[in-house]
Amino acid sequence: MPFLANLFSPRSSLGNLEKHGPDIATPDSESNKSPVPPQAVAKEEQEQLICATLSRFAQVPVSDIFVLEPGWNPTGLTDDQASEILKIHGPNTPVAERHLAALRMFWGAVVNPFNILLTILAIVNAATDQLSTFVVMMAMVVASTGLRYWQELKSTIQAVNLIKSVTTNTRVLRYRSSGPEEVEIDQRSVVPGDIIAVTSGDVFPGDCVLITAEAITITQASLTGEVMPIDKTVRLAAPCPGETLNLLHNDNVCLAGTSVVTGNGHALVVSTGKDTYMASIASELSKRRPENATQIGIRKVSYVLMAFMAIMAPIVLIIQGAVSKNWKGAVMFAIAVAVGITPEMLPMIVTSNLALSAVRVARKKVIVKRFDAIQNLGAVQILCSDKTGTLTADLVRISMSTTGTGESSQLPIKLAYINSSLQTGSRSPIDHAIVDFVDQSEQDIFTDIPGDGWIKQGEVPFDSSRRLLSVLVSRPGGDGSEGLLITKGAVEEVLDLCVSTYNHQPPSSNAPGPFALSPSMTSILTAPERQNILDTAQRLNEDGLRLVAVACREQLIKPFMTISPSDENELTFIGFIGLLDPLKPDATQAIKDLAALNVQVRILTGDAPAVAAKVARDLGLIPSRDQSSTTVNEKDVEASSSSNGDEGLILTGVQLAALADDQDAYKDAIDRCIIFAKLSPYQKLEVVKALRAGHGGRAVAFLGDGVNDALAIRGADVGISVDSGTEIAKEAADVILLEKNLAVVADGVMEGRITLMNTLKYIKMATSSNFGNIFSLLVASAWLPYQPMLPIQILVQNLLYDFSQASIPWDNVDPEYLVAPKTWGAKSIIRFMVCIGPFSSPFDIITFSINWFHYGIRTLHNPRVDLAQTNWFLEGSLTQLLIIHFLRTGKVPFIQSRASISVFCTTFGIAGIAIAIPYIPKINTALQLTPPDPLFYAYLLGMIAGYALVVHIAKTLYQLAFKEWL
Ligand SMILES: Nc1ncnc2c1ncn2[C@@H]1O[C@H](COP(=O)(O)OP(=O)(O)OP(=O)(O)O)[C@@H](O)[C@H]1O
Ligand SMILES: [Mg+2]
Repeated sequence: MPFLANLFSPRSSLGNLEKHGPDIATPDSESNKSPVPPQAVAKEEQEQLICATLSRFAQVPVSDIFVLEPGWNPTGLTDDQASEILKIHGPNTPVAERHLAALRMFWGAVVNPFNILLTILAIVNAATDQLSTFVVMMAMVVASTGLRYWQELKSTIQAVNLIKSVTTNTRVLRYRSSGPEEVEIDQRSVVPGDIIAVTSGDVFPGDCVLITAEAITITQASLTGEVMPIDKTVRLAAPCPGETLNLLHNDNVCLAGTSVVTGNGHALVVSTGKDTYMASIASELSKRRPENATQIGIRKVSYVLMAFMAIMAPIVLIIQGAVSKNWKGAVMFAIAVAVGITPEMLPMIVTSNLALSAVRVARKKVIVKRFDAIQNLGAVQILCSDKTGTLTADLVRISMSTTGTGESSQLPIKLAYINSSLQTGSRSPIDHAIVDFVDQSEQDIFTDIPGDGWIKQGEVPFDSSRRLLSVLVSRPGGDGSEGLLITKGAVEEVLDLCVSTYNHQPPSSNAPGPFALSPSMTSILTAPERQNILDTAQRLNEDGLRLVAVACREQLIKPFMTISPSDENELTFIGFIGLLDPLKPDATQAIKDLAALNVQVRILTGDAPAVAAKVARDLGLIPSRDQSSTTVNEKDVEASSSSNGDEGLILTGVQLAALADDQDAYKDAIDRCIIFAKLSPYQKLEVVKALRAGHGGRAVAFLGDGVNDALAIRGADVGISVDSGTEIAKEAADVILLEKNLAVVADGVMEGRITLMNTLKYIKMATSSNFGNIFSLLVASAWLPYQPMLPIQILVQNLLYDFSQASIPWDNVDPEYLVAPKTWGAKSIIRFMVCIGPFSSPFDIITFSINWFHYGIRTLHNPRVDLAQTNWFLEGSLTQLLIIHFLRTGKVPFIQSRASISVFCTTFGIAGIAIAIPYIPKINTALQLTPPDPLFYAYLLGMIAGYALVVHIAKTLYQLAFKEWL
């Protein structure tokens, strides 16, 4: 049953959107020269082709690169050149971007068991000259295909367009009339030959060769899953004979999709779009993604249904054949039964449901990059968030500049300004705040030190593991050899590198002299002084100030010197800068909303524990000082976090590392703590993984925007980032918030739950009604000498039911189903099917009995067999349709819980159509249905009422026994 396997494949429903096979490389300027026709290029050859293109530029010294291709040069392409190249190569569409595979979707709608069987039946009818039947059957094929296609396409188009609104920007060098200019463009417009400028957090838009590099490390996690950053440099050496290019391990090649962790530089784009390595492994990449809860759920349910079909179809065939002796008819009948059992609308329902909710959350400015992330969002039990910009307003402002003991001094801010304004790594909000503060300050603070004229001689960019940023500068006006190494960063990290401290008020003079680190101005940093500084920092942190410590050292500058983290030593401590980062006004409410949805919030930050604790306290995540002063003192909290004390709510990176050997204490601490502070990027990922693994598996979301959050975003069930976040974080995320507003996360969670509930609703209804039908069919096959319904009638009934189910994505969900996280549970679905499904059978059997006893239809050749079939057709269709209202809620339908207008209209409308069909000329003859006896409607009403009552009682008992319904 290959097409059934395909239908049920958990990825098939989303496959249309997410997967597009490896696009074969199209010829570019280089591959044009290749005689190999692109279509024939096998995967290996394709990789060779990519290597060949890259090695041409990557295996020559950087000075020779631009000789290779006429028109390419180090000052960048002109706009005209770029648009010409863009015409040839096409837009640089990111591999991860969903393509609207309209044709594939159409194919999926056309080729399904329902259509195939119906077409075969139609052809049989045409061959036996029953033209009207042929026309009706083909009309059904067109209608069912049209419905599925239209529904799926419409919802998908909207959702896919939304995703395109999230852009990844790249800084490229373009040669304009005024000379080379750095412009920021959409990654889709980057072309081979472009020179791009990259810095920490940027994603490479194509396969690139580095042409300048300052301490660049990149991560290839998006390609290989390997999280450790690797160093990249420019190539100076000439090509060696026989040298081969290793795509992933080449020093100067940065592949599309990889991103800069630290450092900065320029790179030449060699291949874009379909010609990149990432595109060549696109299908592998999508396979490599582990199945998420939704996909696993669909797969399990599908297997159960396939097993049912595999068992039921032969049984029905044998019984029907043996009783009727008409084996040809029995085969057709068994196939129709199999088709009837197939929930062929499942892919459509899942896709429409997901796409629809993607569109709905987009109204709240939430973009879902991977559709099924929305269901995972509904399942989230823990939301981890970094602090700045998500919980706080990201309006970092300088609040103070002080000495290590907290006395006001302008020296720290002045030195920090030189550091921030000259550093070329990505500008963090901290650097922005420092530069803006000084630039906008009304008085000139640079009296003892010049504000400009410093020349940067070297830089060690910020990284979240070191938490330091250093620049080496030469003094203005000097001969260039007198240098100063200025380091700023997190307090403990800076202090660890300091050996002395600066005397802000030298005893000999009251007026500030030119800044110098002469021995008279510095003194050895003693242990008590160190402690004093840490205490000051703790005090300021507790007031909610983020701190950046500043230190420096005189350094003799030699020609061509470079600096590295090992030069950050023997520093003189200067002081702190205190930054205020107020809470977002809506953050407290958002946390409350999430708590109401039973989603716990944890803070995972690289910042100091005391600042994070202040934020958490203000948000109500941990008890406030007054509440806790008798029991929970901040320091106790911290101290106790590694012990088993109940109040241990904060864990630092160092403590986390120390717990690594004791698995029980580790798990306990992860479970208990609300704040995880001073974490490295890897530790953020580690905490997310540990939280996911806890309690037999929990769904965890991570919300962050920085380079240091990307790993955790990728490692979470749902990675969330913000549009203004770094490109690397956005690239890793499944969900992008267009506005930095935490409240929308709660909306997204709600929407995810609605989506999941509606999908579950469909599955439970479809499976239970099919399960009931199977019983009835078995009874009918064993008892009745004629087919209880013709294959074509089964198919029409099935089609009508499908039409009515198509409105389920739009249905209302009772609020009580939305208060707690919910996941797919195959067990719960099967239990529902087995317990509730069989209740339809007694009413089917009553119908058979009415036909047998009341109408006396007891033989195959009875001229009123069509009446018997019509009666069951009507009873089956109407009960199935109306019972939707009973199954969609655990409460009393129509009174306590109402379906949405669309579900209401479709179910009753289609019930009307079912009643009308036996009266419509031509159609009734084609389907061999006949107008029923008016008295049968009385029976029908009684049966519907009885069925409703039985289902209601069963529902009440079921809920008592299992404490759940949907
Ligand atoms: N540009 C910078 N220069 C110097 N120090 C910095 C810089 N950015 C951050 N720091 C220091 O590193 C510490 C950790 O900051 P970082 O931004 O890496 O953590 P984070 O996890 O992103 O924090 P948050 O949760 O607040 O977003 C800061 O408190 C600060 O002391
Ligand atoms: Mg951050």
